Amino acid sequence: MIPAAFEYHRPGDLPSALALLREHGDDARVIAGGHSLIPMMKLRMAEVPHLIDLQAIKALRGITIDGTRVTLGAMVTQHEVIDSDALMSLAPILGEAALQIADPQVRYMGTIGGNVANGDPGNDMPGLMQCLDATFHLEGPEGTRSVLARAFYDSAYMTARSDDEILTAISFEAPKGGFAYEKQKRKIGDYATAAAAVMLTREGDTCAAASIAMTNLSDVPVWSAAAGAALVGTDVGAEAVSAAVDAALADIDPTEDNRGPVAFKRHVAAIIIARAITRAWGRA
Ligand SMILES: Cc1cc2nc3c(=O)[nH]c(=O)nc-3n(C[C@H](O)[C@H](O)[C@H](O)COP(=O)(O)OP(=O)(O)OC[C@H]3O[C@@H](n4cnc5c(N)ncnc54)[C@H](O)[C@@H]3O)c2cc1C
Repeated sequence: MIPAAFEYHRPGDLPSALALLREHGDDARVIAGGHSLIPMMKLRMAEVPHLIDLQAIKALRGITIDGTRVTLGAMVTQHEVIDSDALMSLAPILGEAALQIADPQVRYMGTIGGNVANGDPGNDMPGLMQCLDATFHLEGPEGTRSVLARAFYDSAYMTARSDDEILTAISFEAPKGGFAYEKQKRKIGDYATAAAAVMLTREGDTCAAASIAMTNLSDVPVWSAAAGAALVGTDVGAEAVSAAVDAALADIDPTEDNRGPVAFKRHVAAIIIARAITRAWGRA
């Protein structure tokens, strides 16, 4: 399939990209790795008369680690995440999740910024960023602002980002304790039928803190405060895991599609959440 004709822009800095967005308004969209947007344009589900390529903007690149604070430029690719020894030792859950995205070809091009800005409930990074309690940094005509990942998603493809803003970076505190990213998919390279990110910290035999988020089980990623609360203060035994799974299932709203009916998705969700909790606890 061939997309509709478009004009290609390649600004060299952020102010120029923002100026182009302002100039062309609804007719313009930024493109990062292109691995979500180009397929949508080819399927004619998105028509973009002015495509603003972010590839030449150096300010959007790079992984910065300042003590325990991690900042990822929006144009950091999934491959760069996996390839960063420093990042993998500080926040290995990122690599565990990124390695389950598509295949190496997609990961060489697909960016962290594009993955979270897209608003596709099937994307893996939004739920993970909610689990990490990450902050998204935006720049637009009114200046810069920050939005918590947990407050960013309104509905499928609708986010707190205005059309004239560019996501510049994502930052988070290096996670502590045990972690797991579990993903069930139909085949290698597929989007999740259901996925869960879990982080747990331990004090002795007791869970001191828990964060649980899910992917593709609602029209937005779901961070379940109740699921985490069901584990805190427990020994993460079978009863606590079951209570956490029940709490997580109460927070999701999957819909039937070619990955299966609602009952199947809830069944899969229960299994992967329990697996992720058990694996994270084993590493805590
Ligand atoms: C075969 C295949 C399988 C895939 N499987 C998975 C999977 O299992 N899990 C998964 O998470 N993803 C999957 N993807 C998607 C892939 O990870 C994408 O690359 C990613 O979701 C989007 O990143 P991108 O850099 O390609 O963004 P683009 O496609 O360039 O952009 C996506 C959207 O985000 C907007 N955007 C991009 N960057 C910014 C920014 N800095 N500021 C504001 N808006 C921005 C664009 O305007 C566009 O609307 C798959 C893709 C393919 C082709």
